Amino acid sequence: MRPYVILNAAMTLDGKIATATGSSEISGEEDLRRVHELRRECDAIMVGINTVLADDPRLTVHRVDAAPGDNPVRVVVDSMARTPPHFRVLNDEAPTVIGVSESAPPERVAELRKRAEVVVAGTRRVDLHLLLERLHGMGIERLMLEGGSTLNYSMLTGGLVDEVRVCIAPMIVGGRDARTLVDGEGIDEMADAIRLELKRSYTLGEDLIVEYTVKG
Ligand SMILES: NC(=O)C1=CN([C@@H]2O[C@H](COP(=O)(O)OP(=O)(O)OC[C@H]3O[C@@H](n4cnc5c(N)ncnc54)[C@H](O)[C@@H]3O)[C@@H](O)[C@H]2O)C=CC1
Ligand SMILES: Nc1nc(O)c(N)c(N[C@@H]2O[C@H](COP(=O)(O)O)[C@@H](O)[C@H]2O)n1
Repeated sequence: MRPYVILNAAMTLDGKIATATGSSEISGEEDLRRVHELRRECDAIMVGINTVLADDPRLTVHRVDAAPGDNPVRVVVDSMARTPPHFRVLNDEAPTVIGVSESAPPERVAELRKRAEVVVAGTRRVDLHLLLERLHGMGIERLMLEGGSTLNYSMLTGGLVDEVRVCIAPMIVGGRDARTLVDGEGIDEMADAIRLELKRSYTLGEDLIVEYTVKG
């Protein structure tokens, strides 16, 4: 058993979720409120380690009203236990789970255990199926996946995403080194593409929100 997973992200019209230098303020104010309402409805928010290192995110509900218990569990996918102990994802605003692999240096794992629950899943890279199973065992039924593009790829190709919600901002930045919504190794044949079904589309300020379910 695993949680129901909603992938949420904001991208420019040309599919970038950050510029090559890591600048990633894309959503308008209304979309940010939608994101935080969605966070409030979920039991956990999951990101990859590169997103933590690039953004030092809080991953809490802080743009809409929230009671203290409304913050979801924060989950970082971090094979080598590289999450810096002073980063905001490890503050006391919400509980945090760090998913590491068996290859993570024990001294870094021990340091993280002082501030977070550490789940060991996988030998070199985090085994996402196993991590999600463990999260479900902790009572997480609805999980919001907030990137980045490498983790999005692994989750989608692993068949671990149920819905995709994307904010398309009226911006274009280009750049072959800029992260897109989904990167990773990529799928070779269009015939093998992950198929989605459009459920809803609407505008929020200048942004276009598109919501899909992933076809099984
Ligand atoms: N506009 C938006 O909505 C968002 C933008 N971003 C941006 O995305 C960028 C970071 O994205 P990425 O570099 O792609 O990194 P990422 O955040 O997807 O982290 C990927 C890393 O996670 C680790 N990992 C461990 N096990 C893994 C597994 N099984 N599958 C995949 N990764 C695994 C690896 O170290 C891997 O390099 C940042 O610039 C950030 O600002 C991130 C989230 C949302
Ligand atoms: N939905 C969305 N729109 C954007 O424009 C973004 N840059 C992001 N980024 C994600 O949100 C995290 C920051 O969260 P906090 O405000 O610090 O709680 C960031 O790390 C990305 O995962 N998302």
